[in-house]
Amino acid sequence: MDCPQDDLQVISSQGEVLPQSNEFQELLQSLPIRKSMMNTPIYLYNGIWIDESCLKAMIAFQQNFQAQDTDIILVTTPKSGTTWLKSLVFTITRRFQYTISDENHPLVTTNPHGLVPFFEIVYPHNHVGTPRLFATHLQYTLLPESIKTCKCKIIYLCRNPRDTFVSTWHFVHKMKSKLDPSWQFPSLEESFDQFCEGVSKFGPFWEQILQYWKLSNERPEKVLFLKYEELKDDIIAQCKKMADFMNFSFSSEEENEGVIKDIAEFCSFEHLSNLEVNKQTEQHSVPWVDNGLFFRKGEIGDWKNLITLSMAEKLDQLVEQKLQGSGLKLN
Ligand SMILES: Nc1ncnc2c1ncn2[C@@H]1O[C@H](COP(=O)(O)OS(=O)(=O)O)[C@@H](OP(=O)(O)O)[C@H]1O
Repeated sequence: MDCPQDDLQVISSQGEVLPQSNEFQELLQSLPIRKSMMNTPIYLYNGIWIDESCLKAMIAFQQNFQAQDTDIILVTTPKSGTTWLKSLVFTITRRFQYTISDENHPLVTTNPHGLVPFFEIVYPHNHVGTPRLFATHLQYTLLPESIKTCKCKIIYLCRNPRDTFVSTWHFVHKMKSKLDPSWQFPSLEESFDQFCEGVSKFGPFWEQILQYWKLSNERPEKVLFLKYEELKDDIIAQCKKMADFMNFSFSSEEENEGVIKDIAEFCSFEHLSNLEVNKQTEQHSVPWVDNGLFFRKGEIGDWKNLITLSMAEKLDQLVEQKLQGSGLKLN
């Protein structure tokens, strides 16, 4: 997820707009700095690479957010299926409130990002409905204590890093043509090398994946670990798994009536990407990002159309080395 630089306001828990304090400026100046894939500055703060506006919102979130036992937090690396996960979790948990045949279902009129807000984009958010649903790209170590200590649940979704990198590249380059076609961007090779160094927004990606993977093994009631490829492979089984984990299990009547299949189809790439609201080039559920930019191909293996085999092998070797001993495989 890319964050705009200028038009965000961070709002305190009392609803005041937080000023651009000297303290914050001093903090920024003290941090290691690199350029993002978009050629904008990103800073290394407590182990993650993050841009200025997300850092501001993240600090406000860390200082003020109070989790509730019933909250559900969705965590992803950028471009690993966040939009899909948001739509699935929203539809499953709200299914007694909104039937998917309803032409006014919120997902028909609103992009999934407008229904499940990111903590680190604008904080705080107006939140409607229960259970409260939030999303973040942050590592577990950076979440506020209340999320860790209360009974709220975390659903984590990751994706093969080859496709994640390629999806990010396309996203950034579509943003570029929208913002300023003359903007100078790093080359594909430079961006790829940085990604492999861990210098990408909210990266290093492997740190985040490993933290949630370990936690999902230690505390399976707290963290459910999912893979984009497994969702693609058997969406019905994965929806059931999610529903059970969130204590929103499907009844046998629902199963027999095909409710899970209907939800899976409702949230499929084909359905969501064809809704008018998600084709929008002027409507933004995340500041600056056209709703349409969250949908591109939604396929496994599109990396083949951008990076070379030797780049893919380099990334595979890196991932294997980083995940060694964890028992996790990303394929
Ligand atoms: N419903 C559904 N099903 C399957 N795949 C989907 C769906 N919605 C979005 N996508 C694809 O997910 C990619 C975008 O990732 P994110 O949603 O994580 O982006 S973001 O981090 O929220 O900006 C991006 O992947 P690529 O197509 O490979 O670029 C989207 O096309």
